Amino acid sequence: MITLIKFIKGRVKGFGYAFKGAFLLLKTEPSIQVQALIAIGITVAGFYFDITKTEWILQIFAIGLVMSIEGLNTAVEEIADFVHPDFHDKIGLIKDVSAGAVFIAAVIAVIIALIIYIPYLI
Ligand SMILES: Nc1ncnc2c1ncn2[C@@H]1O[C@H](COP(=O)(O)OP(=O)(O)OP(=O)(O)O)[C@@H](O)[C@H]1O
Repeated sequence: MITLIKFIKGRVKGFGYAFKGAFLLLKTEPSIQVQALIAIGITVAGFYFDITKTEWILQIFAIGLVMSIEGLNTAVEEIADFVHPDFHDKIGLIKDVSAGAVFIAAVIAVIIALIIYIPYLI
C-alpha cells in the first residue's frame, strides 16, 4: 500500500514537472508560440468546416506531433548550448539534425492539413 502511494505521489510530481515544462515552452519559445497560434487557427477551421471525427483525430495528432518534436528540439538546443556554449561543427550538426526532425513533422502536418481541407475548399 505504501509503495502504491509512493508510486502515485511520484507520478503526480512528474506530471507537475512536465506541466511546468510545457508552460515554460509556451511562455518562452517563439517557435512553439507560433505553432500554438497555428494550432488555434486550424482548430477554428475544423469547427468552421465541421470536419469529421477521423479528420479531427488526424489534425490533433499532427498538432501534437509538431509541438512535441519542437519541444524536444528546444531541449536538444538547450543541452547543446549548456555542454558546449562555443561554436563547434558537431554542435551545429546536432542542432541541424534536431531542427530537421521538426521540419519532417511540419511537412507531414501540412500534408495532413491539405488532405483534410482541400476537399472542403473545392
Ligand atoms: N554552437 C554552435 N556551433 C555551431 N553551429 C551552431 C551553434 N549554434 C548554432 N549553430 C547553427 O545555427 C543554427 C541555429 O541555431 P540556434 O541555436 O540559433 O537555433 P534556432 O534554429 O535559432 O532555434 P530556435 O529558433 O528553435 O530557438 C543551428 O541549426 C546550427 O546550424
